[in-house]
Amino acid sequence: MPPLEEELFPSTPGKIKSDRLHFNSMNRTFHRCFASTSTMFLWALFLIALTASYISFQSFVTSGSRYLHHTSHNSIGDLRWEKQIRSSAQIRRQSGLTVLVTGAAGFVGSHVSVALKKRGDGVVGIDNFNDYYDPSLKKSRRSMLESQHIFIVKGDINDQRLLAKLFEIVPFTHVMHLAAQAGVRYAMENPMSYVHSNIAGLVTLLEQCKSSDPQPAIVWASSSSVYGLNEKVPFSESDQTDQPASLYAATKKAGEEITHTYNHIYGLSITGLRFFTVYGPWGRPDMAYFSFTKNILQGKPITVYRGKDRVDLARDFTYIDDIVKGCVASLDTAGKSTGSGGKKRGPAPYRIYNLGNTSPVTVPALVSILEKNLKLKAKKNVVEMPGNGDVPFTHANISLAQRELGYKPTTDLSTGLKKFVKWYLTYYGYNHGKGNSVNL
Ligand SMILES: O=C(O)[C@H]1O[C@H](OP(=O)(O)OP(=O)(O)OC[C@H]2O[C@@H](n3ccc(=O)[nH]c3=O)[C@H](O)[C@@H]2O)[C@H](O)[C@@H](O)[C@@H]1O
Repeated sequence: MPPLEEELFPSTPGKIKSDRLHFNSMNRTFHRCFASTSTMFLWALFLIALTASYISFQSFVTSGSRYLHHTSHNSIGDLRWEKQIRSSAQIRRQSGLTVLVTGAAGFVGSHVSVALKKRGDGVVGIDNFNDYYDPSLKKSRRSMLESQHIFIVKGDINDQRLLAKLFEIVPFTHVMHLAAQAGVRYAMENPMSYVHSNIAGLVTLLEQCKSSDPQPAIVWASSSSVYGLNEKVPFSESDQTDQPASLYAATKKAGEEITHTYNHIYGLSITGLRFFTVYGPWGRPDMAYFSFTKNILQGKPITVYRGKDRVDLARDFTYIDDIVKGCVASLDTAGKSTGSGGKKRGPAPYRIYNLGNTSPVTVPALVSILEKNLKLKAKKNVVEMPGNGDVPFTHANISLAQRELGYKPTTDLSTGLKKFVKWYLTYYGYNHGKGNSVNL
């Protein structure tokens, strides 16, 4: 009789009777792979460990990718990135503020950031560097801020995890919220960009602020455009603002209502600033004074809108330095948010102020000042104001801001535009865009 070993694993398969073939092959497999119960147990353990490590690797990849996007400028989420944030947030004066400035690479955002940093506050910026207008201007502003040791995180305010991470690194006392989709007429071209930044982005930011501990106080940019078709002049904060003329204005008005609910439910300290056509050095290329300057220098025509019955349009143009003072004063007087960890502990301030200049100037007068400063004649193409969201005039009553913030604008349009033109010529030179198409 062959030994058992030989029975089960015959050296010559041909010797095996066919009815035993199946049985024997099963046994062989069984013995090779799971020769004993303990081996089976080890196999099971190995499989479980493999699955677990796969799952955790996957979650590392997903969560890591949220912070570890590598950009040319910084690797979000790494140690160097955190160090830059901490250093930028450092306070260098007694009872200084720690401010998160959203839209820090923007026009108003860059100016406010520098002003805060100069007096010793901690400042961290966030900006998505979108291409609504030439991003190279935003990058230049970033370089300017870097020279003042201000770090700008590249990211969108809709990125909830990024915001959470920033608040985890720095317990911000204040948020200066200036990130927005600006521009009145562009809302007809790209309406969803206004919903994305001015509504969804705002809510994402407020959600983060309400659950932060400590909760920061928030100062944010509303707009004179909320007065819409209001005809009572000058515009006062108590006037009706329920007739917006553009989607842009409607999203800013919605922002005022949305911030009110966060103040009411969660005790967030809120200050909304209605800016009146802010202009100045490092300004926005989409705005009239900026694009007029470019076109006049290039010898290209400019389109000047005119209201009904040939009435000139007018704006309460406000110089950037005056706006910066209003922003800083708003931060200083904001009062604390009362809630913590998403719970309200008492009433918190809810304030709205006009930040204007109180002396409207017509658009043709603006053009004349530019012509004088540029020593060139504009080729004017005067057309009736299209129904694109524009309002015929704006005029701020600033007595509330004067009383409560000590706000007092000191720069008239001539002085301010002179400074703008000087900056423009230094930054772009006289020949900017001549002979090639430059994306303003
Ligand atoms: O104060 C505000 O709330 C708003 O001010 C500006 O909006 P706007 O006053 O329309 O500023 P510009 O786009 O620079 O226009 C100024 C004036 O020039 C006129 N304009 C504009 C462009 C153009 O080609 N021609 C022209 O005559 C406009 O109709 C307006 O009367 C900003 O663009 C908005 O982001 C801001 O919120």
